[in-house]
Amino acid sequence: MAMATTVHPCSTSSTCAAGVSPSSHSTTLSFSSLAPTRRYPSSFPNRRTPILSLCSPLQANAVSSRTSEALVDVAAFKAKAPLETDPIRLWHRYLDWVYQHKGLGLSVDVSRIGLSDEFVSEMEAKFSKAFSDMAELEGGAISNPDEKRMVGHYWLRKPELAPTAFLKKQIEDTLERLSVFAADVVSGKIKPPPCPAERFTQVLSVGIGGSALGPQFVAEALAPDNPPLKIRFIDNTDPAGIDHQIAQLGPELSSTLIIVISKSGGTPETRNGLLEVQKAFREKGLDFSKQGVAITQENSLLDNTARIEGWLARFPMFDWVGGRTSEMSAVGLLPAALQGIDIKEMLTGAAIMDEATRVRSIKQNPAALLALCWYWASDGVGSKDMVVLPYKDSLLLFSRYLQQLVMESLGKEFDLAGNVVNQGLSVYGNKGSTDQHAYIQQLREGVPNFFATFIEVLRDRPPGHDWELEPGVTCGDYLFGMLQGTRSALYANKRESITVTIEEVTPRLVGALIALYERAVGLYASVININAYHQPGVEAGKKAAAEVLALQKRVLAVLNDASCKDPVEALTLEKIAERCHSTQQIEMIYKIISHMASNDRLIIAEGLCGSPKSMEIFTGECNVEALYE
Ligand SMILES: O=P(O)(O)OC[C@H]1O[C@](O)(CO)[C@@H](O)[C@@H]1O
Repeated sequence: MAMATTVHPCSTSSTCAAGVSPSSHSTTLSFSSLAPTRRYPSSFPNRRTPILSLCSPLQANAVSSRTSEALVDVAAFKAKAPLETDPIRLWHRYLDWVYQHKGLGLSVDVSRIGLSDEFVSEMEAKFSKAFSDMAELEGGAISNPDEKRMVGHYWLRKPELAPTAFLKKQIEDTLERLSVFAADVVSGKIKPPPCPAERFTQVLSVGIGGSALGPQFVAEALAPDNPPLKIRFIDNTDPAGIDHQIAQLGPELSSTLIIVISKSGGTPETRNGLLEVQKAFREKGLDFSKQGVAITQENSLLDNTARIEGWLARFPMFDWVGGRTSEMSAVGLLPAALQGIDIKEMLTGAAIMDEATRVRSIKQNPAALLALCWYWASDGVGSKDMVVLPYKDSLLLFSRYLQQLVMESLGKEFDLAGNVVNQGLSVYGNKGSTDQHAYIQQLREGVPNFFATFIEVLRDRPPGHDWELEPGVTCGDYLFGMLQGTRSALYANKRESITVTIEEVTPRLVGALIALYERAVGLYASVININAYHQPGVEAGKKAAAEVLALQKRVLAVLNDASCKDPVEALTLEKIAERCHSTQQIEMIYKIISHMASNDRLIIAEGLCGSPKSMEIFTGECNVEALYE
């Protein structure tokens, strides 16, 4: 079955010495389960070259032609209202600014951000527009203008909001179908092919970015200690990482449900993960199709592969749901349900939060409050980073999840009017109090280039399990003390913070947290006038990577050609670059050769640690077939 498609055409029109045109070497992706053939014998000499340092980081564009007239001058407001320090006035400030959702058991405290009512008034017009934009988006407007797409993740938790009956039914049917499928897998009604296990015991999820981060966060936050199926993730094209996941499954591979998640259905890392897993299945004599599930857009490469190969199940990803907002679609719900997580509760929590964040008043709307704080703290241009510190181990991955949601959505070169704005908001963080013993020193005393977001969880342990490790004090009291202490210590040194408090880590509150930040990002994007729903910047790296692979193929062809001569011709870097008509690419050719030699796929004649200036390279064997490709 040929399921190949050309993804990135080769950018150069030159023809290399081996008579192979670059265009015929353009990178193609295929979800075919046929393993790529190995061109070098395993007896190939084990030569090593030095590990190379990475290129110097790209310099940030220091000067931008930002259209400052659209910005509110936050600095002027900050100058007028220095941070409050009097404890009683701070208490009243807390009472004045805290947002509480009693039904959900969630509050958002922005009292330690220096906002003033005057600033809120100044921002009213921008937020009024943002509320209207959001209403239009929820009504089905094309809110992702350059991709001409609707943005409908809010409909996933309230299908009756979907703009057409067809979409509503699609959402409901998918939810029903995946719930039944998950229940059948958990109960053992749907079984792996005959093997020692009577039912599926593990899930291996293959996906990257938005097709991994939500499921990873939710698994860490909500999976019970002994889930019906345990979950693992392959979220990279790192061969050693993939090997590790497969090795960890060991004999349980035969009772592992493989879920391959990719909205586009053509992401190279995911395709590679799948091919590696399929190879492991073949090696163990297992039938992948009986254990494979695809979550992808209808008719994508992955969807077609799964259909043609007859995989166990396929679930749709909708065109109008972006990867980073897909946790409440099949992407997040199927893995969660298989781990015994109450997905209806996640959806309910998100729906309640959606309701709360539709309110058209900044102070009564927790997502608007967050967006307002982001604007204040980072001067509306991302001048400060957001450090996210959940004080709860199970929320460790929330900061990583938010990193994509916020940075891929807000980090944009152009605004909606086409002005260069280089917008964004950097997010990092792990968890407290662990991070207090890592980088909080700098946050407290070093460069003041951030604001913090504390995530506080009131319930320390399930009821009935607590005990006092010293008179009157529990382990959880320490965690609480660490959070409060850090919040106070930072503020005392003029470091601002937001605190989001939830009663406990439940499916409902995790759903609500996701919805809270999705809406905050959407509102903030409108306020700063950028498209939050596309990611054009990611394409440049993908395209460049494809060009590197295309160049590698040309280099190999040239080297093979030389190695087939009698006597074998070893080539210098300059010769290779010349024969590939890629003299400008000599540095990349050096890196390609060093990488391949480190993996025993080429030989550097002068041996280990070949010097770039004098090294001579050959393949070690002549691949006659390749000469005529
Ligand atoms: O689900 P896909 O199409 O494989 O994409 C994975 C991720 O790659 C990106 O497109 C960025 O490259 C993300 O937006 C997305 O979540």
